[in-house]
Amino acid sequence: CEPREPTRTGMSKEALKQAYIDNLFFIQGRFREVATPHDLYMAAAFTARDRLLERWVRSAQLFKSSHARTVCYLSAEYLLGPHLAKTLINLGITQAAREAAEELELDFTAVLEEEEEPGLGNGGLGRLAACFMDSLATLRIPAIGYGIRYEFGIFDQRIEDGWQVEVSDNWLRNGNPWEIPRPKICFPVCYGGHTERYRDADDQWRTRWVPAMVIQGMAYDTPILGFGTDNVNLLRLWKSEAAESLDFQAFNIGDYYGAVHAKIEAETISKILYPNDEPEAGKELRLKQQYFFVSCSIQDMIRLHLNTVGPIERFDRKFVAQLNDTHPALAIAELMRLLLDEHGMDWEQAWGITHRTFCYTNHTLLPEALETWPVALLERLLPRHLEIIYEINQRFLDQVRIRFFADDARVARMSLIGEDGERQVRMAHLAVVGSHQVNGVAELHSELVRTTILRDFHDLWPERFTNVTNGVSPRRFIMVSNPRLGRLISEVCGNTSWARDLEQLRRLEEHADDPAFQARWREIKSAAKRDLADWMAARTGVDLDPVQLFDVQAKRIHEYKRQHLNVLHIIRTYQRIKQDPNHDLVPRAFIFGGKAAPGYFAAKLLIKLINAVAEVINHDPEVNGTIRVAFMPDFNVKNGQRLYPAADLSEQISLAGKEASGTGNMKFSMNGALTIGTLDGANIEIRRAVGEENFFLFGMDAETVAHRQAEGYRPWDHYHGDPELRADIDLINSGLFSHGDTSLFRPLTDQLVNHDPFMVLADYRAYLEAQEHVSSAYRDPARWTRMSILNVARMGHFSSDRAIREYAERIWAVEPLPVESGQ
Ligand SMILES: CCc1ccc([C@H](C)CC(=O)N[C@@H]2O[C@H](CO)[C@@H](O)[C@H](O)[C@H]2O)cc1
Repeated sequence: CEPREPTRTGMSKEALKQAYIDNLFFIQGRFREVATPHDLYMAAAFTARDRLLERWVRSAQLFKSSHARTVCYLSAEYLLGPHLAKTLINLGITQAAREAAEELELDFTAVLEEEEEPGLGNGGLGRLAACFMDSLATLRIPAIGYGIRYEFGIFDQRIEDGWQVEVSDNWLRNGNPWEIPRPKICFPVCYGGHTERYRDADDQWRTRWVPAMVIQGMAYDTPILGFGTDNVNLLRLWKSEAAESLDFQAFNIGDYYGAVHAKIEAETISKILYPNDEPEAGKELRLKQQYFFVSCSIQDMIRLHLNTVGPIERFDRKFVAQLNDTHPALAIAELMRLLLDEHGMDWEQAWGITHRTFCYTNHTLLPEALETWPVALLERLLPRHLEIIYEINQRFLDQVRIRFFADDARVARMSLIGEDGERQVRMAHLAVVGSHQVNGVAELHSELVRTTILRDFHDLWPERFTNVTNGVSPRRFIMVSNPRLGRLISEVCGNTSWARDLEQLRRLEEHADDPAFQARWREIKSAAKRDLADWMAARTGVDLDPVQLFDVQAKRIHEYKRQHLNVLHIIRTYQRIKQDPNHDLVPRAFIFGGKAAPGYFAAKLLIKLINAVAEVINHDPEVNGTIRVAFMPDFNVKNGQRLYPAADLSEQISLAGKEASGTGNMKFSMNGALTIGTLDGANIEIRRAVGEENFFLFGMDAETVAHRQAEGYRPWDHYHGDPELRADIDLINSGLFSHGDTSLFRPLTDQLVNHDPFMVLADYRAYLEAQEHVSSAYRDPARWTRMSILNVARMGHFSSDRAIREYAERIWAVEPLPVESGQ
């Protein structure tokens, strides 16, 4: 007789049903009648998890036995998003699960909605790390993602009276079925104290670090399954805890606070994610966090190496480590410390291994985002690392002095230590000197990295600099977030292999002018717009009409991303309606989403301005619904998945030269939105791929921006020279959007008219003209739909699989290691 499918790992509808009932009973201790929505979700999560673990164990066995060269991705952020739907997609059992749920009379969508997303990141950098982990597993490349298991992730955003209100994100309150605690994988992490020199057994001078405080880091493992493969990689996140969780002596003498003081202090380190996507100077806890996960990760890599291949001298053959921006750059000094002080290596050998191990990715050009740490703080917190950084610097500057003879200015510019004002360690310089490859995240950005912030280093080591343009996971951002579109593409391609070979999207081109296909295409977009409109109505009370052009700008709120330029267009449109209510206008819904760093006042005022403008326009009878303005609260991965499929127009309007790449631009375009944008970041490459005629370009390019800024930019000339622009700014100052308070938005408008560092006024006119082109294109559904289909068809290049393939071939020199399919 047919061998009975194992319940715990069977992939059929029947096996899933049985496993679900078992898990509801044996894990949640519930039977159906009394189960809460959370119980129903947890039972589903554990059912999916079991199938993950089965593959994970087989992957781990193969990786261990084959001593596979492994990529370690070091990132302070991972914006993973909800696991369940994605895991079902990657297991290929979404349909079976949906049918099982039906037969169990479970509301499948409600179960998925129940999941709390792990918001362990701020924005682009954190989400990129998550997409890369998905692609590493899908491409069957052995990899470990190392990071921090923040107890509190990025805050939940509420909008109250138009203002952002931050609510702490206690995402672990109901437990996390997707992680496995590893109490036995624990490492000491030291801080403070001093160093001392001593002679070792072979009479060699050595240094030992005598720390003032030792805590420990404990591993929590989350399996990361690839799509259409049994390869499962590891995401290992560290939680900080006290070496001793209770000081009994203190307890005995009744000092109860003292008894738990060490515990509280230790746990604070991995307590919360810093909610800024631009650094805040000298935050000691931030430095402690960075060193904490770096030290645990490097110690773990050495343990894994010595447990499998060894010897330590071959460490860089086993591991290649990618530094996700400078946040983990201390890893360079930490590996040197362990190789010198604990493995008794000499400097040259240790440096060789370190340099061949690390690679560094830069994600931002904004000067204020290039991390530096006060020498005084490092001296106090990490005295041994400061010594090592000094030694690295000395040997490095010796090279510079020889290569660039008598060029002291260059030496000062390149030094790891900034001497102007308070002495600072320049983390980007440490990252470049300690890495054998350095890359930017889009062609323009990598070019600007080479010619501006790291120009001197490029002069010295041109061979070290390269580019890998970002990508996004088509599994999450098409199949999970837009299943209707996913199904249509599978129909055209005959199966789902396009999801791991995205160039297959090209096959949509031949249907671009087919009226029947166009009609289905438009229906898919309208359905997504209806879903979003329902959600927005429930959350914000704003009624969006799917007939309207959904014009969406969703990303962190930041002046260089120019949400205020978008607002000026909305106000211009409003003024035109007020001046001529019969003005023939394409109905639009202007939809915003994005969090502001809590300490970033201008960004928070921008959110208030958007909501204030919405309030007036949405309630103005003369507008009568032609246009609507709405702010989606709590823009995160889950809510992003509602927005990307529903957008007609994607706003990518940053000042050229400021947005390193952008990844939202790729997600919108992959879901059929057309882009209005500047020649910035990956917009340039998207426009090249989809065709200039299918992209609404406007504004200055990076060169013109640099030129205009060099010659002295005078924003007030635009204010005085353009009556419509002046009228729009004056309307903000009139108090119309602030119940007559003419001062509320002054900080924004004064900044625009007097400084305008991101040249909003300079690009205003060109932006308005481009928006006219958008409206006229939208009036012709056949033309618009054709452009939309061609946009999706030509987005294959922007899969994170392509980006990871480039890293693997050009930077990491690592090969795939397929895990045989268990089925
Ligand atoms: C220390 C605080 C902090 C936190 C995060 C960051 C990140 C580098 C900011 C970030 O997310 N950068 C974005 O990275 C994306 C992925 O490469 C790019 O697509 C975006 O253009 C870039 O802004 C800087 C400083």
